[in-house]
Amino acid sequence: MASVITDACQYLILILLCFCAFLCFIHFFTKPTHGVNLPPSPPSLPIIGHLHHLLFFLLEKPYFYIFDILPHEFLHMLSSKYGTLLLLRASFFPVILVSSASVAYEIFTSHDVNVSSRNPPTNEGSVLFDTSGFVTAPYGGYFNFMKKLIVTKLLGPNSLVQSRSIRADELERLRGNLLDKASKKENVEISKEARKLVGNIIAKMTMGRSFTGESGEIESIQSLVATANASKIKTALSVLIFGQLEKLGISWFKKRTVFKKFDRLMERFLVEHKEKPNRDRCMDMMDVLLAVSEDENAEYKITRNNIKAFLVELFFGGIDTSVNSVQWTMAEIINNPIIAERLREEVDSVVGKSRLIQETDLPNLPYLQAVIKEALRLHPPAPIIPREFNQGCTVGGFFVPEKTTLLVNVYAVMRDPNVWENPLEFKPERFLTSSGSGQEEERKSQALKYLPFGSGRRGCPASSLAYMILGTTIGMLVQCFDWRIKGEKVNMDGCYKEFTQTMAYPLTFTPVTRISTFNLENSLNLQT
Ligand code: HEM
Repeated sequence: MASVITDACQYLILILLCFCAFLCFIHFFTKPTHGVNLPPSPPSLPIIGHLHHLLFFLLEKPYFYIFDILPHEFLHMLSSKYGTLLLLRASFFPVILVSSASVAYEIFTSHDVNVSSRNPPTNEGSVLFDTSGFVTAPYGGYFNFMKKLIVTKLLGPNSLVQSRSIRADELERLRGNLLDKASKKENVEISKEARKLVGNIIAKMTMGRSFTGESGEIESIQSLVATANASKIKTALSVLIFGQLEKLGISWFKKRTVFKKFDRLMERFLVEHKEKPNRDRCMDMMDVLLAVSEDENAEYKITRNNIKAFLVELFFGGIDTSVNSVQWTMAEIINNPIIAERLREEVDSVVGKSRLIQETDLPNLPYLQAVIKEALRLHPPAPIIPREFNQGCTVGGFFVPEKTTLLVNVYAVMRDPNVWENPLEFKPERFLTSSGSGQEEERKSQALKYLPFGSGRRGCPASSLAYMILGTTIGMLVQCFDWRIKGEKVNMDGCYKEFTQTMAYPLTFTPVTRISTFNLENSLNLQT
């Protein structure tokens, strides 16, 4: 209790200091904006501007319980009332909030390079990884080099084919677990099971290690990720306030203990990887990155810290997003029996009952893909995408000053009634593209308003991997099990946790075995 009070006092003093610094900064350094056609702003408070609207991201629980509304829903409401391109002010620092498909389209097509950096919270880059991180790396040298490496090697098509057996093994392990639960009529909290699946997949693809291995070392990455996420209040405050102080030259950040723990753990993995290379398996990402870091002729010299930060960022970026998507998709399927029936018919007719679904089936399962896309549209795990305008530019006829933070509310964009018919309905059919000459046009127009993975140069580099994991996991759950829930319907209330949108009441069901073993007999039955 005492430490909570001390923490609160520290923040209060710092916030007061910030305001003084802001006032000086504004007075002496900012360019006047009189006569410039800035985007509209909702009413604001003196000095703090719209900070209260933005800070409530940090107070997820009180806001959720008191006002029964989530941060992205609140910002959506704000934009419905005042406009889909809004200028907010975190105290004196400008933030552009985008909530419509047309403005998002303009930004990601005409200004993509200009918004391809993320406004790192400190002069030294990310709070956790300083300038070594990839996610907060500014557009340019290191980012461009790594992006090319990701697209061509680390998460490129060949690498995804080579790592197929890793994901197939993990899917089989999950199926085995669920069969066991089904035989004991035990409840399953699907997010917990999915977390093991995704964690293991990423750990094996990145470092050739199992997430839930005997040593439990990889598990400690997850617990560190959780600890780092738990310090999100400090992180977000840092972005909004203290980072700005840093930019004024007032240093506040010290290297976090959690950073040092990550560093020690990853350093050990690197040393072990180098000392005991496993010649039997194909190269994992750590092998590739170590080789690149030792290549004298590489276009960019990546450091050991770059490698450590990048690998940990994959855990950060990949686990919660994928786990929440599995959970939301299953919840929608369970609540929509007609859709569940159609999905099962498709899986049964394409995959049959003689073998488990696999990644190569996915192109032949358009309805399964449509169901997953529709769940991501209505429940994007990352509802707000943060970027920064590097230079001043014009958007929607309004002037946006340089170094303005950009928040794209993809939750609002994907419910924009101007581009989505009946946007609140769960209707996978909207993603079933008709065959014929208009198909390419339709695909393009959809890509512009469908942003669960963001867009442009800075869009999620792992969307293909994510679709593979989601496709086979949901496909397996549909193919092999029925699901018994308590009550008639799954409660679809959401909550905002650790910067991702998740279910307020985790989806729990009792799996009922539909197919326990795959054999020829089943396949013959199917054919007759
Ligand atoms: C359903 C699953 C996923 C969703 C919905 C998702 C969504 C996103 C979004 C919205 C962004 C920001 C994009 C932008 O700024 O335009 C992002 C970035 C990123 N994601 Fe994902 N993601 C998923 C899975 C993954 C996985 C499995 C990994 C890695 C194993 C991953 C790694 C990353 C990385 C490294 C970035 C930063 C990219 C950059 O800054 O250039 N994501 N993701």
